[in-house]
Amino acid sequence: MNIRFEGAGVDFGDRTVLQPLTLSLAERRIGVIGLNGSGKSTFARLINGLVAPSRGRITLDGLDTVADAKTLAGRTGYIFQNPANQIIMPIVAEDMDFGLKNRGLDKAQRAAKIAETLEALAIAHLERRRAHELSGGELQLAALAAVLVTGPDLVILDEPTNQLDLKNRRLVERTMAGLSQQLIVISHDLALLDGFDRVLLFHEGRLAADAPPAEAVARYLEIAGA
Ligand SMILES: Nc1ncnc2c1ncn2[C@@H]1O[C@H](COP(=O)(O)OP(=O)(O)OP(=O)(O)O)[C@@H](O)[C@H]1O
Repeated sequence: MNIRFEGAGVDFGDRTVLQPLTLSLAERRIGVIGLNGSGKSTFARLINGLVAPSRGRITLDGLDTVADAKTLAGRTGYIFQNPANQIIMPIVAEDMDFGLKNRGLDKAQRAAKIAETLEALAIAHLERRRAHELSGGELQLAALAAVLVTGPDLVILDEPTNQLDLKNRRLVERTMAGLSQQLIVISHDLALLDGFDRVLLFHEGRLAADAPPAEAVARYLEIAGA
């Protein structure tokens, strides 16, 4: 999708947490980095309409995230920092089915979509598992499956490897690499963004770099004093 920020900024109360920003994003793999509280999640939430801009606007393929919210519903998916919070039903497949309700599909069509998505993520074995018994990496993939089954064009992942051990981190990294959807990945795990098309660095609510990964990360190290 073509994501466009036109002077879009966010205030919370009398604090500006995101300075007005103008840019276009159409790359398939976009990383977002920066210190805690720098505005990364606020930036990402503007894109899928979870946060409305205090000024300016954001459009996705020309549709306004606020005025055209109904038309845009379902075109973007968001995996939150703690995916356990977004799993609603106890069993993985039931949770995926929940997201497909009210979309005019019958049971067989929903079951086919669920099977196809689990297969694509190579997690068919998780279908009947209880979500609260999954490992951190499996949980991340179950949340991803519940989002992907609804067919979004763009998926935003907020720190997808946070708290994962090496094995689960690799699993999530490999799965992400295989996705055909456009991805925006917020991460403190800088190596995860190797090979990304474009990385945005936020600092104190401003865009401090917009560059290929190595360049953005180098600037981040300077800012962080590392
Ligand atoms: N709903 C809100 N109300 C008030 N302030 C908020 C709200 N959401 C975020 N903020 C503030 O906006 C600033 C930016 O927050 P944001 O979550 O975008 O940062 P972040 O870069 O994603 O941080 P982290 O790496 O810690 O997740 C922070 O100071 C935060 O406290």
